[in-house]
Amino acid sequence: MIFDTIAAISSPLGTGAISVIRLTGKNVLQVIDDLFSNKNPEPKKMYYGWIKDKNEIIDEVTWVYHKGPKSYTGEDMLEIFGHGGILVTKKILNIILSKNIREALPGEFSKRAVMNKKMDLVKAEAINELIHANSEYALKAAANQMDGKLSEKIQILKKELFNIAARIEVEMDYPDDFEVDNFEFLNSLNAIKEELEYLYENADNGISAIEGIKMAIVGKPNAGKSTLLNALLRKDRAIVTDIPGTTRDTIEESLSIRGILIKSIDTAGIRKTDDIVEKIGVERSLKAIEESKLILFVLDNSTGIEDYDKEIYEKIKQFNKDIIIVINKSDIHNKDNFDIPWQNHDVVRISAATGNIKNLEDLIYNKLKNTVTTNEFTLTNERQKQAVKKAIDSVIKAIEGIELGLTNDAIMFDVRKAIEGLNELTGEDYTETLLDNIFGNFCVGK
Ligand SMILES: Nc1nc2c(c(=O)[nH]1)N(C=O)[C@@H](CNc1ccc(C(=O)N[C@@H](CCC(=O)O)C(=O)O)cc1)CN2
Ligand SMILES: Nc1nc2c(ncn2[C@@H]2O[C@H](COP(=O)(O)OP(=O)(O)OP(=O)(O)O)[C@@H](O)[C@H]2O)c(=O)[nH]1
Ligand SMILES: [Mg+2]
Repeated sequence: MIFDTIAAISSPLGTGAISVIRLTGKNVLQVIDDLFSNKNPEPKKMYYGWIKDKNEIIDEVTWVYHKGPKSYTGEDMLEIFGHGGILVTKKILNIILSKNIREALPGEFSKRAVMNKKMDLVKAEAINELIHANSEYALKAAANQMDGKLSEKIQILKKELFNIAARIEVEMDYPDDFEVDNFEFLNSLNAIKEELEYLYENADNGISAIEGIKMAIVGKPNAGKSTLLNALLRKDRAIVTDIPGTTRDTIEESLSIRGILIKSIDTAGIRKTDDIVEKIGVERSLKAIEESKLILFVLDNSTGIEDYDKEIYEKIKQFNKDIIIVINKSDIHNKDNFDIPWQNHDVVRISAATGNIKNLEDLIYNKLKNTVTTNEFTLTNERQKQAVKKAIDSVIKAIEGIELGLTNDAIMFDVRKAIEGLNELTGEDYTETLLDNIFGNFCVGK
């Protein structure tokens, strides 16, 4: 497929050493001739030149021509490397756009790469995840997927499904000459089902690595929740005072504990209150608990366990989440005995105010590391997970159909549906809406 010519700035719009402007589409050679008076550039060779607007000098640049289909998008491409100033880079782009060339939509280069079959959707999503990764585990998950092993595996599974479909079809077309015993397919279908189930079950790890894990910091007013958030972030993010009820709204911040992305939510201290604002805050705290995977239940070493703490525990217990009991202010001596009345939770002593939280960070890391560990076969988003689910459901139906002795028609239908699910996963069966949804989240120029 050859498309109209589009252009965009591919480097971030800021002041830097060098900027990149990319073009792709059918008029690339024309633009190269216009800009650099070169009618016959050698592909993949870096040239040196000047960008001029009529006779006015705009920038001194280097440029590379990629001849389709041997390019990122699979079409002719031009890359111009200019000086990395915002204004000069925009000027170069505007000169190009004045030649009847359209500005690219977000992700449109990668969308073309998928439409031209240079890469599948899984890889395109992996590239985007790589760009946006802000933790070591996210980076690893994205890089693993980008390398294409998952895509290869999907192609193999699809081929097996195609083989089954083909053999059933032959029997349907020539019932007298071929006799296929559908039971023969059960082994392959079960093997395919197991492989897909492995992908499905591991998907949550990939999604957690990329999206992060939500962790709520809860407890009574003044326990030191905001101080703990600040200590985890190593910056003064939340307001801390000795007035109970300081935090009124939930505060969500991303942090990384040894490479694991954690979305940490500081909440309003939970207590009965008549203050309307604080009441809403307490409701939001409960909502934060509901959304989180891990709860840090903060106690105050200087007060010991009070009725408030017991009431809060009863509330959070109902959510059935993983709870870490955090005894804060361990730098202040507590006269009373600190007996934790609740069983089966990890307990750590910290001092948020002095930044003594290493044992808590270690515990969080050890608890979560198995939920973010990925390999080259880990799915990394909900879309991929649902496509695999669709394929699994259809494979199961096909298996059941064979066991029940259903007609070839019925079994064929389910095998085809399974292939469809896998095609959705890799983007071979795309709709414009699906691609626009996905690539709309990409950067301009990607
Ligand atoms: N200058 C530049 N750097 C870049 C990119 C780019 O588009 N331009 N990329 C953009 O994301 C990434 C690299 N991805 C790329 C993927 C494919 C091809 C490419 O030209 N492929 C051809 C030829 C391969 C070859 O020569 O062996 C092909 O696949 O046929 C280039 C870059 C990161 N660095
Ligand atoms: N000594 C000591 N004081 C602490 C520690 N952590 C917090 N504090 C103090 O406890 C008070 C309350 O701290 P915050 O972090 O605002 O408590 P909070 O749980 O967020 O309180 P609310 O937002 O009102 O629910 C402040 O005066 C902090 O300086 C600690 O580890 N040791
Ligand atoms: Mg607070």
